[in-house]
Amino acid sequence: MKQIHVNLGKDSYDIQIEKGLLDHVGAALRKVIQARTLAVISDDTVDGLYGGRLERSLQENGFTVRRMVFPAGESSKSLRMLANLYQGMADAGLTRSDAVITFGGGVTGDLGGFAAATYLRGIPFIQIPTTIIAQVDSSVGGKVAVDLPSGKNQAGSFYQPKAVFIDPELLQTLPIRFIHDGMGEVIKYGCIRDRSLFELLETVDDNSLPAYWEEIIGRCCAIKAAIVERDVFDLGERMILNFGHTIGHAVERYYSYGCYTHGEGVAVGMAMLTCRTEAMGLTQIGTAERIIRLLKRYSLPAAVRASASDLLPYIGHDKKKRGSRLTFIILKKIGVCELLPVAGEDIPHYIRKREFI
Ligand SMILES: NC(=O)c1ccc[n+]([C@@H]2O[C@H](COP(=O)([O-])OP(=O)(O)OC[C@H]3O[C@@H](n4cnc5c(N)ncnc54)[C@H](O)[C@@H]3O)[C@@H](O)[C@H]2O)c1
Ligand SMILES: O=C(O)C(=O)C[C@@H](O)[C@H](O)[C@H](O)COP(=O)(O)O
Ligand SMILES: [Zn+2]
Repeated sequence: MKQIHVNLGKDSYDIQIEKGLLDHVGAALRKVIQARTLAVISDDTVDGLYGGRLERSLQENGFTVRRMVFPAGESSKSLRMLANLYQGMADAGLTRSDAVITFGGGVTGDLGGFAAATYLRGIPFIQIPTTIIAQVDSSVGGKVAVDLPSGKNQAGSFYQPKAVFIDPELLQTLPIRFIHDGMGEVIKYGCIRDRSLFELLETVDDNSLPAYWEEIIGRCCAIKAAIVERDVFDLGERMILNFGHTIGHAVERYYSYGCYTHGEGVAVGMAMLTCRTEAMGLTQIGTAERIIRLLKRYSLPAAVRASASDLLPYIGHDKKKRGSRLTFIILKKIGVCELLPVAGEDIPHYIRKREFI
């Protein structure tokens, strides 16, 4: 069992990582909150696989459980689904002394977390992430949101969970595409802050990965917790967690969330931008090639058919924009990144398609 504390004053919480945790998570939760009724929000896949087991563990510890289920997929991270959840929470008679559990991937955590942040102006919530993306990234740090037609995560909030309970055994049922999807974010952590994690990923493969889940999840969560503690509201350092995301979010949105997953978009974004910054002399030679090789190892894309001008309209909605200026996160070398504010007229230079490798 591994525990990581996220120190945010009165909003502090623990991340618990433990194989088999699902079956005794009710007891662990009792130590954190005194709620009576719990709204457990999941998509239909996760509810079908694990909803009964979670409900049993919660009931055994005296909680009344209301399961709220929505269709799996990014298209559910919407205002329409948010309204459905509000209705369900009202029907369940949830009060501020009750709580929400987001049980699923990043879509569930972002959507359900935003519902918890805003229902009755905020009721407590707990993250039980079930995908790699959610276990290494989205369940920590309190970014909750839904997508708008203009782009990803455009209506949201910063709202910290009361606890994060991670059971790596749940990854056993995750389809291979979403294993790879999650590796997109894991590779991001290696790129921005952890060269030795990047090097580890260069030696591991699909077959040996499961043996490393606890280590990988623990390292990513520790990196994210430390960054969030220093910059919870994304005003400076936290922006580095967005490496690859400016282009990645545009790719997801350009293809209407139906073609590339989040991790795949981020993979394309990391590769495309690093090729450009390397060509501009801002990044150590050979870095882009090394990233692309690692992406391929986990069957992740490094390019898309969409042209730079296809993607540019969606880049205009990036949250790292201030006026016309956009801050890119660029790599100096593997494990070392920096913020690079770019004037509006220069942004297209960073979005050009790859001209080498
Ligand atoms: N808030 C943040 O800091 C943050 C960070 C990273 C990503 N995100 C967001 O997270 C979302 C992507 O997350 P995701 O990749 O987890 O997507 P997801 O929640 O859609 O899950 C991916 C798929 O895996 C299925 N699934 C989940 N757990 C499973 C399990 N244990 N076994 C079998 N199937 C399972 C789901 O039903 C779904 O079909 C995006 O919307 C992205 O913007 C947010
Ligand atoms: O927690 C953060 O900060 C991140 O940027 C993590 C990202 O992996 C995640 O995709 C996040 O949701 C992106 O946020 P956004 O502010 O670019 O919408
Ligand atoms: Zn992300």
